[in-house]
Amino acid sequence: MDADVPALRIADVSHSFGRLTALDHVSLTVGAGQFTALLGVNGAGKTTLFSLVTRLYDNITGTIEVAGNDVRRQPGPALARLGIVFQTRSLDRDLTVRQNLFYYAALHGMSRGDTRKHTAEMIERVGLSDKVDARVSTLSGGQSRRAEIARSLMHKPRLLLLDEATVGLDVKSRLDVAELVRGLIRDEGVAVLWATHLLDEVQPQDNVAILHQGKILTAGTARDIAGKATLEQAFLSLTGVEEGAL
Ligand SMILES: Nc1ncnc2c1ncn2[C@@H]1O[C@H](COP(=O)(O)OP(=O)(O)OP(=O)(O)O)[C@@H](O)[C@H]1O
Repeated sequence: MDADVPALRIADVSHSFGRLTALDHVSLTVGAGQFTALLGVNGAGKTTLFSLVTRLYDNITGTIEVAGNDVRRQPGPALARLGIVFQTRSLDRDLTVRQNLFYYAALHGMSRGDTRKHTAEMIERVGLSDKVDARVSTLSGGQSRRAEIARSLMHKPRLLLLDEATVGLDVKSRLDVAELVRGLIRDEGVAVLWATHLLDEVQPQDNVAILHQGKILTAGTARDIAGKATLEQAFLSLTGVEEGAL
């Protein structure tokens, strides 16, 4: 893919639920092969934004492009380049990891050969080789998240959206998932938009956008946003939220 074409370009996107403005003229770009953390407390609008990118909601105001494809005018190519791990678990718990991946590949119209090859690659990549034929209901929270990440990568997307991917995991599993995702960017060149309210998942060199009450308050590297303070202090001061809300 052309490295100059952003993996995700969101321009002037707004969305309302009745009288509630969930997104207010949001603009955000994730470069090809780049990591961006979308920081926001509960209710900031992160899931709504993801729902618009994935076309769960159709009435888009503004422009959303995935790898140069407008999600409204070219939904097929746009969605083919997009992988997502939703906040709520979405694997079929009664199927094995392999069966979940095969089912997803079938939905994407993948050939049998590609399905087998990509399953083997992704299962190894996420470190679940010994669990590939285990039922999802028998996996730990961290293993199940890693299986979801493997599934989201089956069709080799250029952009991966992760919505609060580590919520509910213990510290070790959180670190494992974060390390896995950073490895994907490094080795596979996939771009990642990582929605989180857990500021310790952000590293100083990461690109960060702070979303609050539907507005992007600031965007830049975590180091620049923090300035002389910590990222947490800068976040609290920009958003005005209480420390305990994080
Ligand atoms: N289907 C809906 N109907 C009405 N209001 C909604 C709906 N979905 C979200 N909202 C509201 O829109 C705002 C943004 O919610 P959203 O779920 O996008 O935030 P979030 O940042 O993802 O938070 P969380 O991490 O808690 O999911 C909130 O005020 C929420 O109550």
